[in-house]
Amino acid sequence: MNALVATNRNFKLASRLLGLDSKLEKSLLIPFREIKVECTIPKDDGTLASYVGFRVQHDNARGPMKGGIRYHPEVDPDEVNALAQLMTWKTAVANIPYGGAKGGIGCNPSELSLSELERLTRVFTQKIHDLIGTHTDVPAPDMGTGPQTMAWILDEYSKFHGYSPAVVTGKPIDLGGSLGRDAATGRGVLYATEAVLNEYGKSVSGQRFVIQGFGNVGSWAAKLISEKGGKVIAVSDVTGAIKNTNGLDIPSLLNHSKEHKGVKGFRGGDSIDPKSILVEDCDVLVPAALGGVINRENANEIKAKFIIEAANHPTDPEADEILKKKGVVILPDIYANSGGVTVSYFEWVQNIQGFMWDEEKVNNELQKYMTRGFKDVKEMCQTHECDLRMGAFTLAVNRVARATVLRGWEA
Ligand SMILES: NC(=O)C1=CN([C@@H]2O[C@H](COP(=O)(O)OP(=O)(O)OC[C@H]3O[C@@H](n4cnc5c(N)ncnc54)[C@H](O)[C@@H]3O)[C@@H](O)[C@H]2O)C=CC1
Ligand SMILES: O=C(O)CCC(=O)C(=O)O
Repeated sequence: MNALVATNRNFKLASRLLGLDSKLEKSLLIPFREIKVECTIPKDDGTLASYVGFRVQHDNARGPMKGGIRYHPEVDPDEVNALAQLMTWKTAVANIPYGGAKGGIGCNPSELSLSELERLTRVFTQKIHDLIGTHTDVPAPDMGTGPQTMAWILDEYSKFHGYSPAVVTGKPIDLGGSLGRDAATGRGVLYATEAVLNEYGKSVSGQRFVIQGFGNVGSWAAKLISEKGGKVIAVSDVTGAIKNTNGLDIPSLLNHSKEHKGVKGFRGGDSIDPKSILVEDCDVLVPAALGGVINRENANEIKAKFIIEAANHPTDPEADEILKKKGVVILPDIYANSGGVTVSYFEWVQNIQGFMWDEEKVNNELQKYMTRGFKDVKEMCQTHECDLRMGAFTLAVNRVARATVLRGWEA
């Protein structure tokens, strides 16, 4: 199912549970602004290449719009729209003073040199610089981007507006990035997993985990889960998949992946078909790569009892229904992966205050936000007698709806 159709469907289900009127529903759904730009750059060989970039600003009722920028060949306007909307609900679940936005460029970053990536990022920034800003829209990393991408955006933006560290988050520490931001989404996934397992009388220790994606989110989640005694038995990325039923040695896998740019060829496990990763026998499945990977084609085959959505929209609504009938507990993306944007908020606060927190404070605050988020979601589940996804959606939509009405925007 198309990502936007799926996201709109979840929003509408939550809106019905909350009894929102149709005018308010419409004003919450329609994006504030959709930007599409053509980015033409000289390649290293002297030829010209053109890439399409998007930034969708979904909602700013609760504060500046916030969300990552993705570099991936499959970036398309509907998906960016869905991801921007999910950011609005995610920042509301986390109860941080932001709205939602998302951006992306349709390109394959692994096929571009570092200097081509820099030129592309600078051209994209030149085209959108007057529409982003510390108090309007604050980008951050997502798939295929990272601290260096944010450094280029910061530098290019600052040429037009003066030095503005808080215009992006997820920056290198030397340019005002926050300690702990790199690990934050994976750390948030750990705290979220602990919260939901605890609810079922279980703990991370001793559970068997399977993780799809070994980039920023998947690798940090694997490291922190294994440090807590969780047994990570299979991991995949774009290069391949590795399995060891006794538990993979995650520090060695991290070294291998850094050296070989992927998990393929790791000797501490057996190579398996990456397509089978989601249906491997395990207790907890952590999708941490692309959207839409859990769908009606594979939902019936899933053996995990818990799914922790570290990726954005990994499960489509048809799979949701199938998994619900099977009794699988799904911790939804807008809560499970909110650790990243939460520490982005801490970074923005530190930049505005001109005061740097130590890492212990960042991690302690993150844990408080994740624990509070789970409690708030659970309360909505009880009030509306619904699953965790609808608990998170009703919590978020209700908060954004209240801000919208208070600002007099619903008409
Ligand atoms: N970076 C962040 O702070 C946040 C990221 N997310 C979401 O988490 C997910 C992962 O993002 P990052 O780790 O930042 O990206 P990344 O670019 O650092 O890593 C992506 C990983 O997915 C793997 N991958 C790509 N296609 C795959 C496929 N077909 N099968 C298996 N693995 C595949 C890549 O090889 C890589 O290991 C995305 O859905 C993103 O939107 C969500 C919240 C915050
Ligand atoms: O850190 C941020 O501002 C946003 C991260 C992001 O894109 C996401 O949570 O999906």
